[in-house]
Amino acid sequence: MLPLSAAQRAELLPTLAGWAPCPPRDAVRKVFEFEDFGAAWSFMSRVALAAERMNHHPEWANVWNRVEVVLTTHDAGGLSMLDIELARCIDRHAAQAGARHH
Ligand SMILES: C[C@H](O)[C@H](O)[C@H]1CNC2=NC(N)=NC(=O)C2=N1
Repeated sequence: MLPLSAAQRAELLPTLAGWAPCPPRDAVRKVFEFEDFGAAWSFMSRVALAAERMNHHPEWANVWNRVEVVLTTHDAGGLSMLDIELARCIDRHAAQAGARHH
């Protein structure tokens, strides 16, 4: 998997609402808040299945109703197209689960 080019970054990163750079890593980060732990865990279960199908996995942490997600591609040494696709997929699941983001 190739890292994103400068042109791809300029075009694609601004389309990912709420996803912020995560220096010093070449990664993006977003924090989601749900109604309660059950809603957060349900979201994580759905994203886990999608991530497995993509063979591309989030780095994430859960505390009660809060899920912090970091996306990067180890194989590429930074952001790749897979991170863009996974971020879009995560945003769809978060919207369905009624998440708010920070
Ligand atoms: C061996 C395995 O296919 C690879 O390690 C895959 C799995 N999931 C992955 N997920 C992420 N986020 N980055 C990777 O580089 C990656 N690589």
